[in-house]
Amino acid sequence: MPQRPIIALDFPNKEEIISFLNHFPSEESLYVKVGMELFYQEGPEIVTWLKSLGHDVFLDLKLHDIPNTVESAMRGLAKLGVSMTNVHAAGGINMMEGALRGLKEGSVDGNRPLLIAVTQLTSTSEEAMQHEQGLMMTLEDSVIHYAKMSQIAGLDGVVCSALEANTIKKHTSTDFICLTPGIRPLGAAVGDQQRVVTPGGARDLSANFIVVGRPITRANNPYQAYQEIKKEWNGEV
Ligand SMILES: O=c1ccn([C@@H]2O[C@H](COP(=O)(O)O)[C@@H](O)[C@H]2O)c(=O)[nH]1
Repeated sequence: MPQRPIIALDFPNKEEIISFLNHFPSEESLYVKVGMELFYQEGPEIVTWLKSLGHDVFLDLKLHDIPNTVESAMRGLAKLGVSMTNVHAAGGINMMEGALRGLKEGSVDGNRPLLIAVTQLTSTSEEAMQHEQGLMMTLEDSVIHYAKMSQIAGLDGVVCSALEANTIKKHTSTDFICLTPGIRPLGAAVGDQQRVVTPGGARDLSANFIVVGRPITRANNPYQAYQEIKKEWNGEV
């Protein structure tokens, strides 16, 4: 079964999602990502609606707050029945444990979503991390540190650049999920991303999931762009 790239639905409203999805055959089940832009404007109903169309949903809200708040928020979000959701590892081990507890408690039928933690955003360079976060280490060491914390807290994996996936697996375990945004086909505009990798490169570097936004959502032919990325990700070209 070919793996689906996760499409980042970074749009402001449902109308724009409808017109974007019109580019795809209605019977094609997609794996989509709902992030802050869409969720904050359309609310939880947007998730229910996407699921009713047969799509799997990664809810990318990157929670980061005190443990009690995150645990309660996750208890509520679990009821939406998404496939995967996330927190920031910088929130700490107690917060991540709370998030996991909330998800378990809130899940309908005991089927909890996968929980992963953001290590360092793919828009962060090593220089920015050192100057702005005051971390006097390499970016790779920081990512490994956050990945180990996430594993200790019992999470299923992390969000990272594909550039770090192999190293993370060496320091955690081979089945620890590495979900990788910052994916750019050769020649595509990089935009605000810093640590970018091609779909084929992500595969070679052992990423488990790729997340792709603008290279698909802003393409003249989104379905063609999606299919090309999917083929490259599955090693079919
Ligand atoms: O480290 C991270 C974590 C999340 N993202 C999200 O992925 C997509 C990427 O979109 P592109 O248009 O392909 O750049 C976007 O929704 C981000 O919020 C990330 O890029 N990096």
